[in-house]
Amino acid sequence: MEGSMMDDPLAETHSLCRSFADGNRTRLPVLFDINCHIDAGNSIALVGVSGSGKTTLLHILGGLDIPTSGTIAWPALGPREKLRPAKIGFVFQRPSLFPALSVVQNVALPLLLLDGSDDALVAATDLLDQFGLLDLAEKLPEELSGGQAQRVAMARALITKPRLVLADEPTGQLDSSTARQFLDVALYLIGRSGAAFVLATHDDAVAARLDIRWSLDAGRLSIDAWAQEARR
Ligand SMILES: Nc1ncnc2c1ncn2[C@@H]1O[C@H](COP(=O)(O)OP(=O)(O)OP(=O)(O)O)[C@@H](O)[C@H]1O
Repeated sequence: MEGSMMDDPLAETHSLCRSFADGNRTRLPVLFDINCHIDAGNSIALVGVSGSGKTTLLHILGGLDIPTSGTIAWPALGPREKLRPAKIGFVFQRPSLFPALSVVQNVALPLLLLDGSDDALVAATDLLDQFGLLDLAEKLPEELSGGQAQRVAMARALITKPRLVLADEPTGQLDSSTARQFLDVALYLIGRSGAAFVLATHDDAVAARLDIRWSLDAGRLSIDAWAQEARR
């Protein structure tokens, strides 16, 4: 790969705003003038109170939603249509597993869709093992607790070895000890692959495990100055 492509940010926004129609022909502004970028290897905690816009920003960073004004681009990853599942892995806040597929089939699916790989089930089994979820492999999603389903969804997001992993409250339904173990594995796997990680969370103990802190306050983003220094 050429040097310039390797140095390009995975994602960057300029003056990005997002508002939603609220039914009375007025628009509800949710994100204001967001200027941020994500480089390879960054680990970013996206924090903010409920309703501050975390999910909305993650969806835009993942190419799942578009800004009302301003821009988002993925200079190192390519066009929006080609981002998932190969380049960006996404862990949704709400349950997103396919109900008719077993856990191991759910985890294997993105790799199967991508290249029809014979090894997809082997790779899925290996990932479940790393997360300590092997005994769930043959279960259906409806048999899982909320926290188990979110950990399975993280395994599924990682199976294509994406260069950017976006996770919306993946520890929201875990007790603190399980959350810590889960993060240990996720950070190890993501770090080993050199991917970048953006994790939305309410939990300060979780946020403290990541290098950079992005705070959303009523739709305005501030980037932690100490973390920016540490990143250089
Ligand atoms: N599709 C939509 N239509 C209208 N309003 C929306 C839509 N999506 C989000 N919003 C509004 O945008 C605001 C931010 O929502 P968002 O889900 O991004 O917040 P959040 O920080 O992720 O919250 P939480 O921590 O509770 O998940 C909220 O006021 C929400 O009601």
